[in-house]
Amino acid sequence: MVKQISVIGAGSWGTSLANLLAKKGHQVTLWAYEADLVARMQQTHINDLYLPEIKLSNNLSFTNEIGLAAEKEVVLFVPPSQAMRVVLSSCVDHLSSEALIISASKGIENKTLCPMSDIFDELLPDGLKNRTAYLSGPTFAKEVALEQPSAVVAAAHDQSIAQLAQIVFNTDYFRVYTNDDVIGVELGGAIKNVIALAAGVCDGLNYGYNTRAALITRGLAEMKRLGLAMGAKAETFAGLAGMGDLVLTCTGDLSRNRTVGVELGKGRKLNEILSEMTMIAEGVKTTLSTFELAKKIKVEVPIVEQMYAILYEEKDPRQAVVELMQRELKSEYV
Ligand SMILES: NC(=O)C1=CN([C@@H]2O[C@H](COP(=O)(O)OP(=O)(O)OC[C@H]3O[C@@H](n4cnc5c(N)ncnc54)[C@H](OP(=O)(O)O)[C@@H]3O)[C@@H](O)[C@H]2O)C=CC1
Ligand SMILES: O=C(CO)COP(=O)(O)O
Repeated sequence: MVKQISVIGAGSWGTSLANLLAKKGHQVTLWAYEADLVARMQQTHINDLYLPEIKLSNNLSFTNEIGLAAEKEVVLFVPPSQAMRVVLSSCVDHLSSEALIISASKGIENKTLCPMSDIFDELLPDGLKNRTAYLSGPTFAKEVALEQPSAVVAAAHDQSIAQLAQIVFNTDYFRVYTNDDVIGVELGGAIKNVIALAAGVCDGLNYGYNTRAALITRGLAEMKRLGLAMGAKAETFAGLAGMGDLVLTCTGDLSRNRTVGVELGKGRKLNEILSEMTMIAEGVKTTLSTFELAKKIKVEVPIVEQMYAILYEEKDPRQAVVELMQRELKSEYV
């Protein structure tokens, strides 16, 4: 079943997924924000900014005309989450009423505190609201591009849509499970980036494996607590979009979020760290959204709160760890 697919966003993940789909035989167009990147990709079939190690499939074409890209049977959105509203808005009038819409971005919008699914619900016409699926899980773009065996979930309210996404993306090295817990999958993918920053901070402070394991486990407890309050299912946080992605991002050196955390732990300033990066570390802005969301719905998230203070109030990371360790004693499951 060959599909006409466009991928909106030529960062490392959009490029890697576009390449996977093209190698699978689909007719794929990759939209990039920058016109000169499109020109270079057309010439070299290499995304020199975001996935330079990978020669892209000859089946892949490139454009920076977003309207044309949005007219396909399957439209996959992978911009940074803070740009999703603007990017989706410029596509809405061009989407076919029969399209399958997929989001693979991980984040919570600042100010509105919307997960990506709320933005899609708000902006899509009624007929398309139930034709959206959310792809998430433990997947570094480069490893997928190198065909390392990986597994993800495709979450949708309508399971026939999740199954359609499963069929479109699944390959012998990229295993796709369906899932019906959209909000759980979304929050797992977004908040694990905040915990990955914190895991990096602990590594930057030269704490050891005990600290990392404690941080991951208690971070998962915060993700789950917030998720349950938002209507998510508990089991989602034990799955690929929860624990799976959390473990990957808190331990893998390829994580941009973890890397930012390491540098903060070493005592460097956030602005200086971000100014040296071409890629996005979604957790920085998602920390702000998660902090505000938790306050709004009155959920206790001590690691998120300390990460917020490190990022936005220049709190000393070592002091943040001290305060986490000295919190009032309690039962593990309260
Ligand atoms: N990389 C990964 O391993 C994974 C990433 N994700 C998620 O995918 C999403 C995209 O991240 P990723 O591919 O890594 O991005 P990268 O950090 O690799 O690249 C940044 C991307 O953002 C684009 N961009 C920057 N500003 C804007 C804007 N204002 N409007 C539209 N596009 C903009 C850039 O386009 P241009 O160059 O044309 O300016 C570029 O495509 C994130 O939510 C991330 O969490 C999920 C799973 C894995
Ligand atoms: O989401 C990711 C892996 O699943 C990518 O993580 P980073 O954005 O931290 O690199």
